[in-house]
Amino acid sequence: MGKDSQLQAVLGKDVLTKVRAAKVLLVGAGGIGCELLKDLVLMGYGEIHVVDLDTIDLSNLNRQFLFRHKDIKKPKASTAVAAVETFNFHNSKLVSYMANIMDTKQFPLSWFDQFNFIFNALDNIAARSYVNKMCLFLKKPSIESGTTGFNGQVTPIFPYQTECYECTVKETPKTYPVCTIRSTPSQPVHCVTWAKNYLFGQLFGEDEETSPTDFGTDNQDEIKNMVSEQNELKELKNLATKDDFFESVIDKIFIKDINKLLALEELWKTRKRPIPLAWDSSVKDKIEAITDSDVARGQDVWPIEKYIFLLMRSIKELQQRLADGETDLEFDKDDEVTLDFVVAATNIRSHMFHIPLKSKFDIKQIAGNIIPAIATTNSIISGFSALASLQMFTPNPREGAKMVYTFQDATRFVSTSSVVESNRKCKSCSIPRGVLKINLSHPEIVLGDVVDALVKGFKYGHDEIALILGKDRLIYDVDFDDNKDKKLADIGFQAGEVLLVNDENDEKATVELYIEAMDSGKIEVPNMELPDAPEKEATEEQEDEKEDDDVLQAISDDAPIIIDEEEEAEEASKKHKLDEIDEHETTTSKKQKTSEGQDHVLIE
Ligand SMILES: Nc1ncnc2c1ncn2[C@@H]1O[C@H](COP(=O)(O)OP(=O)(O)OP(=O)(O)O)[C@@H](O)[C@H]1O
Ligand SMILES: [Zn+2]
Repeated sequence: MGKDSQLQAVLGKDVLTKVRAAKVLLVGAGGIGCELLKDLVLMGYGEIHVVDLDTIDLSNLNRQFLFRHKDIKKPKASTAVAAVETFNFHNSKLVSYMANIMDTKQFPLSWFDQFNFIFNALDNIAARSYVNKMCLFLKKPSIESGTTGFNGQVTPIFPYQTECYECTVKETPKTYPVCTIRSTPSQPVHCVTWAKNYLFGQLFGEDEETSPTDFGTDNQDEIKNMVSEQNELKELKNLATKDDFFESVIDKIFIKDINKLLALEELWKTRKRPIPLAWDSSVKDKIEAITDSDVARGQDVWPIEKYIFLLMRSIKELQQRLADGETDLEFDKDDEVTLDFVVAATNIRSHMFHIPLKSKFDIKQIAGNIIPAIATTNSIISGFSALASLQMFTPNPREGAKMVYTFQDATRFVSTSSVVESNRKCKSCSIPRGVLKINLSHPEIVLGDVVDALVKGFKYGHDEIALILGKDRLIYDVDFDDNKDKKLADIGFQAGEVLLVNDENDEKATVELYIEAMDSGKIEVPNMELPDAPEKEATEEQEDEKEDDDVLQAISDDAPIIIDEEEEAEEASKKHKLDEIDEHETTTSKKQKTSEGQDHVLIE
């Protein structure tokens, strides 16, 4: 029996031949990436390139099964590739890169073009959006996957035909007003945010200041208090090398600052007043008696003295790092010492503000924005992603392509729906894209040449266009032609940048161009017909006004308005529950309806 015979029995000769000849890219060698790489190798993919920017952490080992303890600190991509070589029965060619997929020098658009399609196994919106955009430029299919706990999703994307990664709005991590964090915390997450983002940074990190306009309060006394607190913290930081630094921190942060807050009567009219830390000889005696083994079980919530002990121990260790020459320390959930500091500071503050204390285990999850990753979900989702890739070898891949979801609380754990059409309001796939080739080393090309080439190439019929380079830098429009005679390098043109071309007369659609360097000639505008500009739609404000008008109309029609109190209460409690979830879910997960009316979860 040939080594491919079983695969052939499953896939069929035709598909197997195509899989053997396929060259694919896998972005991310983490939880999903490791599983997926194993699947793709066992399916006999011809050539697989794996990109991951990270090295292996201890905390990866429970689910990233290609890695072992001895691999900690080694690059994920090459280690994963080396591990699957041991069962690379079909001799897939494997190439690894320890690099950021968004590095335009290492991975220009033309590099992405060598692949038949792309698998995303990433964990953040920025990288996913970037790969999505590269695929839109190249009209290259991709398979997007993600998991959050038991929930997972696989979405095949066919650019400009089906929903792209950005067709649906992603929730950004929840933020809190500075004044809540610094003056009036009421939930454990507020204290975690204060300890991690504010106190740790101010005492051990890079110097950073929040402008009073960003404090999020109009209370002048509170603003004054926060400014002076900021200045005093700088002074405290200068004491970080002194032996009594821990006592100074207790005295300033947990006693004096709280007394100052208590003096702001306004704040406590509707809130319970905090109580400064009791720091007397009886507390000190209790701390004296605590040993390292008393603070070893991170699953428990301990008496407050143990957190003071933990604060003292972590501060001493952080001081040692500074003494050893480290500067600008950073919080890392996997760095026990920085985690201990945050756990201790969080719970001492919670204690003073009458907020329930949390275990080290819970605080690590909140501080690290962690939703526990479940190996089984990763494995199932990777399996579906690998299966979805077989659809790419059918004569019409878009037809019959399915999104797959897993849910813990649904009646069926796995459900599917057909891929849906792209959202015509999507900021990414509602605009056409192309590649603008420029001889960037040509000594004579100026911006005016680019303008002329674009006007001619896209047949605007006028020269009133606006050019935006990169994210948001206007470099040319009818009222701003200062750059017209400037050399491209002086304006910041470089390979890998994106140029947005807008028709100021609103006749043709805005187009986004990827700048690619060429060695000869001057400028090559992509040979594409720009569609007409979409009809201008009512802005959101106008829509809101219209809605208000509709309501007024209903009221003036004397229609009886019936408010169902029960329904209102239910809505309010639902909202409350969602808010609670939000606080822990800083990875993005958002329920929404597909056009087929099926709930699905978008996962970062
Ligand atoms: N811009 C990027 N370029 C290349 N690889 C990336 C990029 N952004 C994220 N990754 C990789 O994607 C992978 C995602 O895997 P996963 O979701 O399991 O995260 P993790 O970092 O391994 O785990 P955790 O966050 O739970 O510690 C990671 O290995 C990460 O290094
Ligand atoms: Zn889109």
